Amino acid sequence: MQQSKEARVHHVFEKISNNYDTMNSIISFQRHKAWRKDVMNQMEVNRGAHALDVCCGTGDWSISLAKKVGQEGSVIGLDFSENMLTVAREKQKHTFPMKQLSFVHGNAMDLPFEDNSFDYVTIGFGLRNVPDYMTVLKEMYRVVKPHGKVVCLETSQPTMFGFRQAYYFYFRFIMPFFGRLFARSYKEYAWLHESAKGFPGKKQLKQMFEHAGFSHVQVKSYTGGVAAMHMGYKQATKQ
Ligand SMILES: C[S@@+](CC[C@H](N)C(=O)[O-])C[C@H]1O[C@@H](n2cnc3c(N)ncnc32)[C@H](O)[C@@H]1O
Repeated sequence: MQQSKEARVHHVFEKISNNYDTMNSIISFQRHKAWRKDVMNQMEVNRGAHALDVCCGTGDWSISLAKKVGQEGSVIGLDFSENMLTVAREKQKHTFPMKQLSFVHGNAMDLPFEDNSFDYVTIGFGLRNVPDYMTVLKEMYRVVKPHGKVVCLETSQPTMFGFRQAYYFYFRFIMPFFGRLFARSYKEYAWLHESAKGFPGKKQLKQMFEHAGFSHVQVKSYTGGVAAMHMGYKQATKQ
């Protein structure tokens, strides 16, 4: 019997949790750090704000958000992989024991929060892993406050001829090889290729944001379109 996408993704992240951070740097040639830093600058996070980091994984984005909101604010990192959350909690304990940050187990498809709860809702390299992109975008729209921002950083589809072909070759053949070499997880890293290949390009994802209800959707590409940021706002409803 074929495994559901959700079960397969869950298995992948339970298995690779201990190598995830190192592998991220290897397979993206460290570029992901610069992308994450730039996205944080674009977000202009306010002190005292409340943020939710969906599919938080090992918690790097949650920790950056927690530093910005300070002790007057709060950040929740949510993920469905207990092993990824264990790494996140260890990291928090050893490097940033911040009271304003907590990690919770939950599913992005059905967020366990009231409507209009957060000033910022983020999802980093998580959207392409969920069973239904629109359901998750609508869930993020539901829980963000009016005037709040939802931000997605995700792999994208490079368009420049030559670069696009080289990128797909790398993702299909070299990256799983790195996965086997450094993390003994060929199959799990092959999943990254499959999920990235089928993920919408930046124009299509922008339309999906708009369809979920967001306005003023901003898009920014990184490293020739290998990754992209989408940032959408929830307008205040008219009385
Ligand atoms: C590629 S990792 C990204 C982790 C982190 N956000 C980052 O930027 O490095 C994807 C994460 O999404 C989580 N995930 C995938 N599907 C999920 C779902 N339906 N609900 C909650 N978490 C999910 C996985 O467990 C994994 O930790």
